[in-house]
Amino acid sequence: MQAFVHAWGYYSGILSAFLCLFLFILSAVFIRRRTARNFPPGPLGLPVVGVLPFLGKDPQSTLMQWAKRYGEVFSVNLGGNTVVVLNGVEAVRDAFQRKATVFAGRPRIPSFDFLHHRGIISADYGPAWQAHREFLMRYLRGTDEDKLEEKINREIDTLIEFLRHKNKSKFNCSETLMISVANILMSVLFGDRFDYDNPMLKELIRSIHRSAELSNESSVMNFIPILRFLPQCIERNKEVDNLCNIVGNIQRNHSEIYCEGVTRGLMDAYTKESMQRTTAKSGFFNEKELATLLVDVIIAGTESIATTLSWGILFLLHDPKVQQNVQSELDEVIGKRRPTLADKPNLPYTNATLMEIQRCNYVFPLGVLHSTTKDIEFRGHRIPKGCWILANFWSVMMNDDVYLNPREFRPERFLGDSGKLQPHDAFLPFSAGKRSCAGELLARQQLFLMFTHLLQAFTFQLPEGSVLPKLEGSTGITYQPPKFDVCAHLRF
Ligand code: HEM
Repeated sequence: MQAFVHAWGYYSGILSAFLCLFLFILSAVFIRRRTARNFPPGPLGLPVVGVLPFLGKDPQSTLMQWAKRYGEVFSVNLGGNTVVVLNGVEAVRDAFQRKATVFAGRPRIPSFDFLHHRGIISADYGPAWQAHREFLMRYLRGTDEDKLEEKINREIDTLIEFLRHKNKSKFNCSETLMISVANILMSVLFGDRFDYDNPMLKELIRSIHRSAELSNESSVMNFIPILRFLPQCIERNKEVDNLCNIVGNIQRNHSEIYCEGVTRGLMDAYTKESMQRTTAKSGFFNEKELATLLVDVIIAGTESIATTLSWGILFLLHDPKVQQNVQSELDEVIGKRRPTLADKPNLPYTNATLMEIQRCNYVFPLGVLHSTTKDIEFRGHRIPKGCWILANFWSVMMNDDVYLNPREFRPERFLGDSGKLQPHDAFLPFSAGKRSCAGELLARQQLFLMFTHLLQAFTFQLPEGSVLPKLEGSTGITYQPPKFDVCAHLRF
C-alpha cells in the first residue's frame, strides 16, 4: 500500500509538471499568435493566472517597469483576459482624447456587477450612458438659485464647528473627512444632510470604506471569476450590497415626500426630467437607473475626495513649511472673510499645493478599465474591438522624464518663474476624453473650498508623542494613506 502511495505521488508529480508545461506552451503560443497579428507585446506570464502573481503590492510601479522593456503600449495576460496597458501621458492622451470614441467602452467587470451596468460608471458606451452622464454634469453646473458652492459651504461650516469643539484634541483624519464629504454628496443628491453621529450615515461610511479596503484583495475575481467564492470576495460583495440597500432606503424615504415644483437635489431633478422627457427618450430614465446613478455618485465621490484631502493633511504634517506658505497666502489674499471660488485665480501657491497633493500619491493609480468600441490601429499595433484597456495614471504623474524627482512633494513645480500657476500637460487626475470624471466640477470645487476653509481656520499638527506616518499607501479602489490621527489648532 505504502509503495502504491509513493508511486502515485511520484507519477502525479510528473503528471502535474507535464500539465503545467503544456499550459505554459499553450499560453506562449496564444501570446505569440496575438503578437504575430501585431498585437502589443508584453511579458509572458503563467498559465491560467497570467502575470497576476508578478504584479506585487504596487502594480502601478511594476507596470511602469514593464513599459521600459515593452514600450508605452504593451499587453498583459491577467487571468483569462488580455489587457492593453497605456503608459505615459502621450499614450493615454492619444487613446482617451485623440481616439476618444474608440476607447470609451466599459467592459463588464465582475466587481461592477452590483451596479448592473446601468448609471454611468459601469455602463458601456451608448445612448443610456450618455444621457445619464450629460444629466449629471448639467445638474452639477447648477442654477443660480441652487448653487453648489452654497451647499458645500454649509457642510464645511459644520466641519469647522466640529473641529473647533475638538479643541486641539486628536481625531481620525480620514473618518472625519469622509463624514463631511459624504454629507456634501447627500445634500447634492437629496438636499439633506445627516448629523455626524447618525447611525445610518455611519453605517454607509463604514460600508464604503470596508468595500474599498477589500477591493484590492477581491480584485482577483475580475480576472478569474471562479474566485468570487473566496471569503474576501464574498465579504466585499456583501458590503457593496449593504451600501446599495442603504442608498435604496434613503431613495425610498425621499421619494415618499416628493413635492412637484420643489427640487431638493439631484434625485428630484431626475424625477422631474424623467416626467418631462419624450416617450422615445424616457426609456433611459427610470427608477433602476436612478438607483444606480445615486450609488455611482456616492462611491465615486466620497472616497476620492476624502482620500485626496487625507493625503493632503499628511503631506502638510511632513512639510510644515508648505502649510505655512499656504496660510500666508490665504491671510494676505482673503484675510478672515470666507474663501470663495472667485478667489481661486488669486491663490497660485494654494492651487499649486492642491495640484501637487493630487499628483503625488495619486488616488486612482490605475483609473477604471476601459474597452475598445471597435477594431483600431493604434501606435503601430492592432487592437481588436472589446479589448480591455488599462491606463497607468501612475506613469503619467510619477514620470521622471516629466517631473524632476517625482516622489518629492514640491508645490513649486506647478509655479512659473513669476509665481503664476502653470498648467501641466502630464497632470490628468480626472482622466481625459469621453469617460473623464463626470464629477470633476464638484470635485474641484469641493477640494478647493474644503482645503482653503480648513487651512484658514486651523493649523494641523501631529498629536503629542505620535509617530509621523510614512507617505506610503495601499492600493484598494483608491490609493489610501495609512490611518492617522491629527490635531487641529484654531488660528484665530
Ligand atoms: C478627487 C476627486 C476625484 C477624482 C480624482 C476622480 C477621478 C476619476 C477618474 C480617474 C475616473 C475614471 C475615468 C475613466 O474611466 O477614464 C472617474 C470617473 C467618474 N467619476 Fe470621478 N473623481 C473624483 C471625484 C468625483 C466626484 C465628487 C464625483 C461625483 C459627482 C465623481 C463621479 C464620477 C463618475 C460618475 C465617473 C464615471 C464617468 C464615466 O464613466 O463616464 N467623481 N473619476
